[in-house]
Amino acid sequence: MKIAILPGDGIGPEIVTQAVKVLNALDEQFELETAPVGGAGYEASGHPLPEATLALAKAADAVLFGAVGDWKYDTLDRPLRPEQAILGLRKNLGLFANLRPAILYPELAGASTLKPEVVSGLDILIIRELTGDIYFGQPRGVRECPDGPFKGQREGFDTMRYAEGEIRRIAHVAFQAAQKRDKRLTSVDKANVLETFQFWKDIVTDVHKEYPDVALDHMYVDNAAMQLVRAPKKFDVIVTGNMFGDILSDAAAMLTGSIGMLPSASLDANNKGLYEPSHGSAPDIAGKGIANPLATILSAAMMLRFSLGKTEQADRIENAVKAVLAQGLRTADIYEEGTTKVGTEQMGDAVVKALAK
Ligand SMILES: NC(=O)C1=CN([C@@H]2O[C@H](COP(=O)(O)OP(=O)(O)OC[C@H]3O[C@@H](n4cnc5c(N)ncnc54)[C@H](O)[C@@H]3O)[C@@H](O)[C@H]2O)C=CC1
Ligand SMILES: CC(C)CC(=O)C(=O)O
Ligand SMILES: [Mg+2]
Repeated sequence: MKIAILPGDGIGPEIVTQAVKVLNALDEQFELETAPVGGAGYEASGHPLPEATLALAKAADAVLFGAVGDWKYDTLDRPLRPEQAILGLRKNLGLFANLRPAILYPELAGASTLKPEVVSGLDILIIRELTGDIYFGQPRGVRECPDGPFKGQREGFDTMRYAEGEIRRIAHVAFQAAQKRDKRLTSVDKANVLETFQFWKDIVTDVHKEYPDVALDHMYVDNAAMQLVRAPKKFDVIVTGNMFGDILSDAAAMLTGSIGMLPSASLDANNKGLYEPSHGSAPDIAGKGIANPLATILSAAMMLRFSLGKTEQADRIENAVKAVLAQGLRTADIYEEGTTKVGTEQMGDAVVKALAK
């Protein structure tokens, strides 16, 4: 089985190194091939998603991705910016379904900024549509404002859009995921204001007819943001569009103690996937050896489960993560008094050691 390893920028290489260490400790015959992406791709070949990197990602059975981006590239033309690499991979590989499980490990109840009673026992799944919405809609750009009080000035614009088939396929993924859990699905929209999301709501409601065993409710995104911090355990599965899912999943990350704990799977129609932590390249802490590698290690576990058919190995990794947390080991982002602060590498080593038990 071939796995494309795309570390990227910032903390990407540091955290991916730990996940690779864990994969190598499983005694499986994985063929791992590394390629540059993001700012690293731009430096190596003048493009954030070099052709050879895309070809490797397409040919591999699964992709393990770190993160891309650095402030120093923010003035480049948009097609050359590092973020275009992850957007391009998602689009080119047809990775329309992004699964972001927000689970609070009991040991981290005190690490969340929310009261322990609000978050303890949390286990929710955010399903974010990943290849549509305003992130990909055309046209977009900066033009001369055609009318109104600002006529003649420059204006920035983007296009929010969803085709019926795009909504239907993510709705099916969400209903089927809910069927395997507590059979409750919340579709998050902004139907009170946006045509795109009234359409979204209507299509999700229609798909629901095929899943009578799942309880569906609809919630506006502003309320959903509030409910996520007020009473997050009331959710089971959340399905939403690309932009709302991006924002809500970062908010949900803090329910788990840190964004460094939130893994993700981005899947195509055949469960081929790209696996990455939900966070970015964290340039503010890059190179310091303090980033939390657990979201990336847990993403590798999702890869084994969803794309490589290695459920037992996925369980081993997840149990090893639980074990290191139970041992009291914490990176800085989840550190509390009475626990032991460790760096990125020590955390990776501890997970490898815990695998052996
Ligand atoms: N999929 C991707 O490659 C993504 C890339 N980005 C890019 O990353 C760069 C930084 O973006 P930000 O908005 O700062 O988001 P970010 O997620 O990189 O960082 C936000 C905050 O969380 C902290 N953080 C993130 N991951 C952490 C970890 N594993 N351990 C400990 N702390 C962690 C950072 O230090 C920072 O304070 C930008 O260039 C952005 O475009 C952002 C999100 C996703
Ligand atoms: C480049 C961004 C769309 C990445 C991001 O924020 C995410 O996928 O969560
Ligand atoms: Mg994001």
